[in-house]
Amino acid sequence: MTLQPNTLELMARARADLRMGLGVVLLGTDGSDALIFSTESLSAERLATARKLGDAVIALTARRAETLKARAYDDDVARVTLPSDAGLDWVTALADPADDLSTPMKGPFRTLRDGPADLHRAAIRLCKTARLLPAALVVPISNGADLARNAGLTLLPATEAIQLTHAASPLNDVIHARLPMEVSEAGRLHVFRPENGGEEHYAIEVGQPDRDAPVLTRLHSACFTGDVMGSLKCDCGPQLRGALAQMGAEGNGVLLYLNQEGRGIGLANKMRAYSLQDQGFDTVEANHRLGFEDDERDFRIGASLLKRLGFSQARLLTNNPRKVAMLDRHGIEVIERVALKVGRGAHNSAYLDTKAAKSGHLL
Ligand SMILES: Nc1nc2c(ncn2[C@@H]2O[C@H](COP(=O)(O)OP(=O)(O)OP(=O)(O)O)[C@@H](O)[C@H]2O)c(=O)[nH]1
Ligand SMILES: [Zn+2]
Repeated sequence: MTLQPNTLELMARARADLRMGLGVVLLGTDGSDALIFSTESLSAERLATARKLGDAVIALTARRAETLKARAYDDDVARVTLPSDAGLDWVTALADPADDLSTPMKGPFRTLRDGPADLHRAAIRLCKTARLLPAALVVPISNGADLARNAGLTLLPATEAIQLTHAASPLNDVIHARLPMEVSEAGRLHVFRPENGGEEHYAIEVGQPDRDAPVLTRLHSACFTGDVMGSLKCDCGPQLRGALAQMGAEGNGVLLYLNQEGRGIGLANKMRAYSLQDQGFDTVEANHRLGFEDDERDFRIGASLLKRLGFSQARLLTNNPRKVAMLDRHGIEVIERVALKVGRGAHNSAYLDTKAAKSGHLL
């Protein structure tokens, strides 16, 4: 029936549910289903209720498990069993590294070795796409469809859902209008909305770039702290303004502003990473302790936006070779990499050095 939501639409609903602390039911392939919650929005009451339904485990990424010295038997995923006396504080501390140093959790942790981890992997993936910590309470249940119906919970077919979280979402050009800017009065801002209900992304055209020539392009990831607040911890603000200034000086260019705050982990998680950096960890270590990879962004979006705007070749303003490779792989020929080295200072030099040493950025 066309009025019924499809899996993509249900996933947008599931992300909102998880953020609100509601459970989501995942349908497995072999009759084994699961009730899942984000650990960070879970309440003590729901934890207690959920535990009565089955043998709950906490699904963590192998990155987080490594910090806890818990064994991950499923490559990228660890399934930690809950001791009988574990309450919400225990669950929270397992997932959130905020107090790792001041009050380290006492192991050893028991992790599951047998049985499939697909639903656990799907649960973590959903938490990530909801910009929550990558950790979920997973309770195996046998009749997920009934539970979802009775409790009014969102029901998702897990295999299809996980495939969809990895698929590139089509982007629709919702509106574009003139935007006179300091660097050029001939500006135009486009708002693109992904069909999967994810964050909108913006493209700012400076001047009237020729579609048949390589366009000066900046693929910029949102950084509220650097772009808006003038944070000295990174180089984003100066890079944003430097790229726009160069486009203004050359008379044209395209700035793609991708809403992938914190290299794709969201502002709350980035601030968690900053808090860990205050405890002495570098930008990459902080992401790993939280359970994330160093970079969770999807640069296919940049290629897709450029193609939608009618461009096939770019001169890319970046120090990140991954951006060049991803554009090339997804149909945009990068004719030239244009270095963008601005804004190095006392507060961000260690950060920039870490990106060069560990993430392949060019100094
Ligand atoms: N997780 C995390 N994200 C950060 C940190 N500092 C800055 N960011 C984010 O990192 C991203 C930086 O984006 P970009 O400047 O486009 O990318 P880049 O990989 O540095 O590459 P170029 O600037 O093009 O050379 C933004 O999304 C910031 O919010 C940090 O310490 N941790
Ligand atoms: Zn920044």
